[in-house]
Amino acid sequence: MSVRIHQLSKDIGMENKELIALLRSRGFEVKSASSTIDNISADAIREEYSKPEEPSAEEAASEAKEEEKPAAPQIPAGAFVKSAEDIQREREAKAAAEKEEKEKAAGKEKPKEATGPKAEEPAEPVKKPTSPPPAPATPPKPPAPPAGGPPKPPSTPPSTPAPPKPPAASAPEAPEESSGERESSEASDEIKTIHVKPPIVVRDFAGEIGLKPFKLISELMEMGIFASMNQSIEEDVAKNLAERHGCILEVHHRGEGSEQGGAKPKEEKPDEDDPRFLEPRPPVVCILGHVDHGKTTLLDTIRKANVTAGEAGGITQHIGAYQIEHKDQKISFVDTPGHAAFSKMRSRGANVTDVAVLVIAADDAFKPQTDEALKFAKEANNAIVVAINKIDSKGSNPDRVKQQMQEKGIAPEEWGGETVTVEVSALNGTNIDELLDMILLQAEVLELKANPKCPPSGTVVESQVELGRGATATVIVERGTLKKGDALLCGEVYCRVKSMTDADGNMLKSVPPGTPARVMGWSDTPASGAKFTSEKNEKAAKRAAEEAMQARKLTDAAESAEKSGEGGAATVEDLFAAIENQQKKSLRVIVKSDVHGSTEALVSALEEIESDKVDLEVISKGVGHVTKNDVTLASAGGAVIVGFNVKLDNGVQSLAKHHDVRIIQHEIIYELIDQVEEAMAELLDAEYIESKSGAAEVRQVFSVGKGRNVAGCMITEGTIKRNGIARLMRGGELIHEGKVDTLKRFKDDVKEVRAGYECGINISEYNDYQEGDTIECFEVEEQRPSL
Ligand SMILES: Nc1nc2c(ncn2[C@@H]2O[C@H](COP(=O)(O)OP(=O)(O)OP(=O)(O)O)[C@@H](O)[C@H]2O)c(=O)[nH]1
Repeated sequence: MSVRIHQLSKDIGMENKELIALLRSRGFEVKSASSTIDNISADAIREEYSKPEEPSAEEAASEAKEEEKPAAPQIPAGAFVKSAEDIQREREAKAAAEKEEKEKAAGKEKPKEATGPKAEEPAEPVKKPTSPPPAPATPPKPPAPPAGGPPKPPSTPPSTPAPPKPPAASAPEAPEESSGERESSEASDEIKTIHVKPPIVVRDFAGEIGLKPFKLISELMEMGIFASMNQSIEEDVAKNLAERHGCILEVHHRGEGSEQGGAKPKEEKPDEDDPRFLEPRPPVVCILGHVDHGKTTLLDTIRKANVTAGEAGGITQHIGAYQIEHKDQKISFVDTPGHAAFSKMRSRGANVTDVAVLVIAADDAFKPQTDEALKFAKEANNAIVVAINKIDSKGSNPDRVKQQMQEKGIAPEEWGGETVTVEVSALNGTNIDELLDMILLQAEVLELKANPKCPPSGTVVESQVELGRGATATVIVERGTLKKGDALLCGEVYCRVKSMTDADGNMLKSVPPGTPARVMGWSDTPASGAKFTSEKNEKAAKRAAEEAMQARKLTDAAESAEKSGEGGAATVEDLFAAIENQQKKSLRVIVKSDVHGSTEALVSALEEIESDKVDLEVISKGVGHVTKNDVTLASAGGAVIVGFNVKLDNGVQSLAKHHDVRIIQHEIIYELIDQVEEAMAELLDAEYIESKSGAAEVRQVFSVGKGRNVAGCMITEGTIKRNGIARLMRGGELIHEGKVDTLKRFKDDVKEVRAGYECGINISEYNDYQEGDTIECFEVEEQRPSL
């Protein structure tokens, strides 16, 4: 999303010319008032230059009686010319000031603040030193200058006019001293003491000192510290920041008794994991193993055995997780879409699973992916149950598997080891009950419990966009009970739970801990493996998601600025500018090919595709046919499948169609790369080239009733076309941009008028034509972008 310059200049009451000069000085490539900048930068500018609500002349005067306001809104010095609005405001303020002078003369003395903030100070400086609070119990240190040295122009110079100090330093209740900056005087009435326990996490700390996280991140950057929302900061840094914002920070270390005034807000909250609140929950189980060893068959067999009679034959859909009942006890299964997603989940710290079933085919024994799966399971601290599968097959040799288990340090119980091992046939359903018994046994040993009454939180297993349902996500609730209407936050995505279903499509009213559900109502697809938490309501969740996005963009920008090795701390301006670069698109791909060597060759060929505009990210690579799992993974990760010399498994085509997953296949590597390049280029927004088609001069203004005017024009150049883009220029300045709404020759509507002819023109959303105005007309041509 982007914002046109003329719209932004309207929003902040700055002339187009001034705004263009300002943006150019900050490195934006803006050509004219119809150029655009991205939304985030626009918001930053709005925030920086937003004016206080304009009071009317009377309001200004009467307000001035009550309190002294800054004399005028800040007008940036230097490059900027005063706008008509500014001049008007100055007049009003002057009138107010004169009135106040009279009052002063009448004996009502008021301490006077320096005439507004310094000229170059931004409307809302990132690190505005607050007035020192009057005589606090432990007086805070004066605001420290940023460690990383002051950034470029808009930083607050240390010479900022001193805030008004009460004449008698120890008189906190000094009467009538409320003049000067109202906010700071309010803040100084009540010094906020913040109590935190380490780690001091940026996001939480920002909330405590009343800042938006991205603002806090900006301040940290100015201090030369790069921290993301979820990272923690050092105590002394936090103290310094707290002081700057008029707060006293008290850090309570673990084990320290908090005496009176201790960490009130946090400590009063009941500990949600207090054993008194915990209740048993079902185990969450994942099934891992080498390709074709029978994971899917096992999951299907378990699930089918549990489909109740009424549902038998119904459509069972893949939702990434489901729950069964075995001997009156519930077991939840997570069907992780391939190992790549599983490792991603782990790398995000999402150890949702309690028990890992390691499937090893009796006729194939340990394979590389079996080892990898074992490593995952161990790292995830899962209890391991080995299912030796395919015992019905001809080449079945369970003892060989057990031998290998012993060699790898997971000797089976019957061989004197500790690893629970069950010989099964997923295909025939042999010993499946025993396997489930063993899973329950492991769960019992683990004593799995959770608090079902606290606000719900959990992990996203997978997500997708479904026709007619929007973004949906399969989640596992870990704590609390998820209900319809709950507001959830998951990174940069939020959700107001519209509805929840189980894997068989049955509506669920509530989802307790250890239970999967497919949740509808997400603003976008949350990432698999991401944690979700609860928020007070949808609004709060939305705001938090937006802040997370802002903060992430800032840290991304900071990181790329650091990477580019410019040295020195980046300024906030540089970062906001760099955010634009962050808008770089990315094509995510899953690579499949016939043999290992060709996979590697293809991956490196793909990685060599050069583009400044689009990145290519290989999220998974493998050998063999394109499987349904690949499609699921591609759908969850928003990726394209690139297959070299491979076929599609049965059902893959239709599943891919259903999930809107693109599969690019070819037997010739260069053809394949060409197609990938095309897919990358398709991600780019179309480029539009503007060309002037004609110009007209306004000779007369006609009223056409109901207060509407039409410009009577002479076409001086080229052709003016109906529906073309029109710019109304006055004295060389752009006054309005719109569409040629009406184009008339005498009384007839016409499509175009050529040079030398007269016509009537109306531009959309404009009415105040003046004789001598020029109307320029443009045509826009769409161009296919190149990489
Ligand atoms: N004989 C026999 N064949 C089995 C058994 N379990 C699975 N298979 C077969 O083994 C093949 C692979 O099974 P899948 O369940 O797709 O294996 P997977 O581990 O999920 O494979 P990927 O999804 O590719 O990782 C299929 O042809 C199954 O029919 C079994 O117990 N006995």
